[in-house]
Amino acid sequence: MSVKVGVIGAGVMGSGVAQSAAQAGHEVVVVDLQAEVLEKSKASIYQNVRFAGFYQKDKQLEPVDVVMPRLTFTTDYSLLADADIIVENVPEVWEIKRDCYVKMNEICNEETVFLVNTSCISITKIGSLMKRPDKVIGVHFMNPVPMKPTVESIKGWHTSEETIQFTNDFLGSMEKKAIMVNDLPGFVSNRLSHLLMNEAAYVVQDQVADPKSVDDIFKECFGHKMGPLETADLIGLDTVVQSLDILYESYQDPKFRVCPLLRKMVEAGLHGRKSGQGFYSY
Ligand SMILES: NC(=O)c1ccc[n+]([C@@H]2O[C@H](COP(=O)([O-])OP(=O)(O)OC[C@H]3O[C@@H](n4cnc5c(N)ncnc54)[C@H](O)[C@@H]3O)[C@@H](O)[C@H]2O)c1
Repeated sequence: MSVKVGVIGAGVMGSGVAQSAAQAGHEVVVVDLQAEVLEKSKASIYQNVRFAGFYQKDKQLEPVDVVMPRLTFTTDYSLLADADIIVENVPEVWEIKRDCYVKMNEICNEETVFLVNTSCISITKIGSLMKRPDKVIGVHFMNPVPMKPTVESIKGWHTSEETIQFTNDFLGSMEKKAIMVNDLPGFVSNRLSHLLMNEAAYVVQDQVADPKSVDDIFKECFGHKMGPLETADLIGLDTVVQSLDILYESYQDPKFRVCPLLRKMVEAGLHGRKSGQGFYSY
């Protein structure tokens, strides 16, 4: 399978998706709002593809000068008009996603399949914005995308079997497997994991333990690869807070209320790895 892929949003996730799709042989158009963000994304993909062989020794990987020409970086949405598949990775804020889908509804053709890379937002709600809600499916990629072989995929109310099959073929081309779940905010992974990350922040706020001790308990006692605060830093503390706000609003359940320390860190510009500082320094 070789298709034209539109990747919207060139941040943490969009860059990872664009890299994986280009490495799988697809033509990829990456769209973001600012040229500097696109430059940064291009540079990071270049470095990752160049050094991918060191981390994935078991795979036959194409060299960087073969992969990079498959990628176009642009602020011009109209280049997505003939995309077969769109993977949307804009921030986890309903108004931003809504405006993006309203725009894509006008630009793309009726056969385009939309993969919503969201942490929490309902796929059915996004589908309600579209002419063809049967073409909308949730694909919650894991971070870092090129290294993670499994995704959580989400069937919206109207998502068709044809869309599911097409998406699975696309994911398969990137050597990824999908575990499919039904649609309610946060799905499985984030409905559970955000409670853990949020409570870990409360533990630090309440001075029960410092971040390293919290994470060490999860790694050394429970055998997890990463602790909840390292994970929050990797995801981006801004994205974690946005997701918790959506969960809180969706379920009207106080268990999803954001830890004040977490919100204060985000307001102070501590967004985790991507900003160089979160619970840890990078
Ligand atoms: N970070 C993670 O670990 C993770 C994992 C799975 C899913 N997600 C989800 O993926 C999505 C993106 O998250 P991220 O961590 O990559 O965020 P990010 O902040 O790193 O990147 C978002 C990008 O979108 C761009 N953008 C904003 N509005 C835009 C628009 N209208 N058109 C085009 N580009 C626009 C921004 O400039 C930025 O580059 C979110 O919905 C998030 O919940 C994140």
